[in-house]
Amino acid sequence: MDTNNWQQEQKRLDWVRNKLQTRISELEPEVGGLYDQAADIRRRFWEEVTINTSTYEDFEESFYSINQQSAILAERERGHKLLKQQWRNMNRLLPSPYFGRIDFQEEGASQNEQIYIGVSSFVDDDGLSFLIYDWRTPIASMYYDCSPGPAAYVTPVGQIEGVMELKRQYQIQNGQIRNMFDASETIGDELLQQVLGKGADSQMKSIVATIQKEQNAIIRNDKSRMLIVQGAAGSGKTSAALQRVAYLLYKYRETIKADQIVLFSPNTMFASYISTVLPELGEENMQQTTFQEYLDYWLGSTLQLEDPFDGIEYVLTAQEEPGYEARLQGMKYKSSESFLQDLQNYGNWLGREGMRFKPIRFRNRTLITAERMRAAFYDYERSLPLYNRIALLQEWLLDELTLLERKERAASWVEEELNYLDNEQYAEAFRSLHKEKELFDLTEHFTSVREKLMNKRREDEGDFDFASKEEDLLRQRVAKESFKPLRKGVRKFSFIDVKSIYGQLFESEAVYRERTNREELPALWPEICRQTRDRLDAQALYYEDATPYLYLKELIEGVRTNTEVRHVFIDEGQDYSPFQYEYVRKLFPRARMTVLGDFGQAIFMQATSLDASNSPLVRLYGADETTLIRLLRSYRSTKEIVEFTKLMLPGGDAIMPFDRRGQKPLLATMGSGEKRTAQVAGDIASLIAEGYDSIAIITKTAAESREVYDALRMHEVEALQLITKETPVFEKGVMVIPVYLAKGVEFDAVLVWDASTETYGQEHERKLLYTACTRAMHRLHLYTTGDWSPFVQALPADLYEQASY
Ligand SMILES: Nc1ncnc2c1ncn2[C@@H]1O[C@H](COP(=O)(O)OP(=O)(O)OP(=O)(O)O)[C@@H](O)[C@H]1O
Repeated sequence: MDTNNWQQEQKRLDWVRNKLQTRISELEPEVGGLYDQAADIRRRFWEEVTINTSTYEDFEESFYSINQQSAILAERERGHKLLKQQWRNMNRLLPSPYFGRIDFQEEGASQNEQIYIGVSSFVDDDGLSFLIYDWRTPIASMYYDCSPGPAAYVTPVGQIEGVMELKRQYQIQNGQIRNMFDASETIGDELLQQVLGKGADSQMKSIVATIQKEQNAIIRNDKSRMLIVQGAAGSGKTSAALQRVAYLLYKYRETIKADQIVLFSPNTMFASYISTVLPELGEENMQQTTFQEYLDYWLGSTLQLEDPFDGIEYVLTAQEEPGYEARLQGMKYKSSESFLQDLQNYGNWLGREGMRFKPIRFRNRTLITAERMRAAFYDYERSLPLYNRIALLQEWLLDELTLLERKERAASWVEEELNYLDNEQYAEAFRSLHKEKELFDLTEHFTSVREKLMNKRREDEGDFDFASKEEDLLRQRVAKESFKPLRKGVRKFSFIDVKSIYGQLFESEAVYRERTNREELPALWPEICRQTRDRLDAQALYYEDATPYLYLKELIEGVRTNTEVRHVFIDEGQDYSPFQYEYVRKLFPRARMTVLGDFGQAIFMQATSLDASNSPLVRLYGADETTLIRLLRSYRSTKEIVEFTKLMLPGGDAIMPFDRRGQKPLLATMGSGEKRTAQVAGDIASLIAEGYDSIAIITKTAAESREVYDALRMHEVEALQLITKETPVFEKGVMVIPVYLAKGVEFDAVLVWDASTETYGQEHERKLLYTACTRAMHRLHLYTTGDWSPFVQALPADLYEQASY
């Protein structure tokens, strides 16, 4: 780039920064002042507004005055929020106001426009000229989508066509242009090279300056109800998801707030890893949760739930335990659509027979038996869905309890309880009786006036009998208090014995077939039934049972819904079962869904393919409402690492590396376990010396992680961390981590502790090894003390270096 151009750009940059600076200083007192004003009004509001109730007019006046004051206050606060937002945006822009520029000659316009693009818009004092355009504006989309030449963008009023005459990128730091490139392709490689060449961080970074065209299509898609993204490891799925949230919050800022967007993430550590991206972009974070959190909320108080990590640990470590094969078959089947269908059929069966209820018991007596409930339930109109009949039953039970409670008032236990009431309870009864007496007296007075007027006498109704009324009232209260938990229980459906209802489906294979009409079942079904029942008997649920259990529960009780949420994002979408998808769809009936995942990293038994032609995900909203986008370019790792890892997957050769060069992966064969520990410790030290400060030693299981951690500590590896499923935040450094927890995150260097055939020999372990290796950005080492995993052996030898010690 010639110096003249550079100087001109720096001059323009200085000019814009000056404007920013001026506006910031102008706003500063206003931002502070408005805050003071609002605080002041709020203070005076309470001091000055006294409610005058002496006459109706006074009362009315006070009421309007309060309303007026609070309207002023709300207006001021709104104003303050808006100004503060502008002020914050400008401060965010100041060090690096923009990262891109396009010159666009619109068809029919007399001159071209220079469009500078940054993280938010900045308008000149005239209120019309955009000195900086927000990256989310329609016109800025050309920066991501088009190359110089004919270009167009879509606005709410239609497509605008023209010619892009220039596309330029900048790296600006503290007001100085550090780098500048004119790009001919989409977003030129130079800037991306620089960004990707940097070290891994403990927090994910925003990618707005270098969003790629195919990623932009994900970010700006707002047509389909369901957007599915199947993307290779490191292709930017999570990044695209987060910029998409920022885009939606901008485009629909009048209607969608951050808390109406929910993102399901794989674990809490991952949630902390991505938590700074939106604030960096000037937006509030969306709601983040894990599916497990949801299950725990609804089932955790009654049953002990296994989490997905314990589930996968079992799969990886329990091969020798009895029943292992059956459990695996069960995991697969219970995550399938067939099982979903079975439960629906079972629901139909329950509509005719087999419902189980829990009797309502009170003080060691049964008040309402399960048989009565069953009879009442099956007496309701048979064509009604289960949950409607349950609602009727619930009403009936509440009415019954009211009658029973009334009867109970005369019982001797109530009298006994009266003796134990404390003074406060008596005083309370006295107070209400007084109120009642006032009302009584008033009614008396009114009636006698009426009598006089109408010249008619009424029969004497006697005096207000304080003593007997007091006892009545207290009895009433005691009975009511004791019935409260019963009513609460009925409202929470605790009269339905869901555990038995789920359990009885697994009584035997014959019973299962009869109740679900299922013909084909896994070979070891009787054993699966036994395992499921044993678990329930121990008041616990396997992970694969939890969602189906909740599904059945809601088939009976009625579906819970959240109608506030407008967008649901599911990251690592391959790890959810069709069951869980069905569940999320029902839970958020007014939301659109974005699912991002990689079937190449499907390491859990409940995996769902995202893009297979028969994927249940496409059926969720139907093909017409679904858009599927595939990402094949991988950005995270060097070309050498991607060439190595992609061939581990069948069909992986379609994955394209980004052209960033580095060392080939290193395969180190070790003579013994001790040698490996020493070598790994030495390699960590060398990597640190080379400047890498995020290094992961990836193991297959949690147990192995602990062993490796202990062994490496003996070698005094610097600041070594052990990552477990409980680790709440992701921190930079050297860590030992099981592969399933490393999903979604990345490291400068990855050392795969044991890439032997014993550890990654089975077909279902292929994706585990792939997931582990694809976490590396710059360096990848694999170690073994035995034979290499067949997935490594199958790779061409020119893709890696070898060493033996
Ligand atoms: N357009 C881009 N510009 C700059 N960096 C990018 C871009 N796209 C992706 N990256 C970087 O590539 C890395 C991988 O991105 P991300 O974690 O979003 O990928 P992913 O598809 O979710 O990966 P995985 O499935 O392996 O967890 C991140 O460091 C991200 O910052």
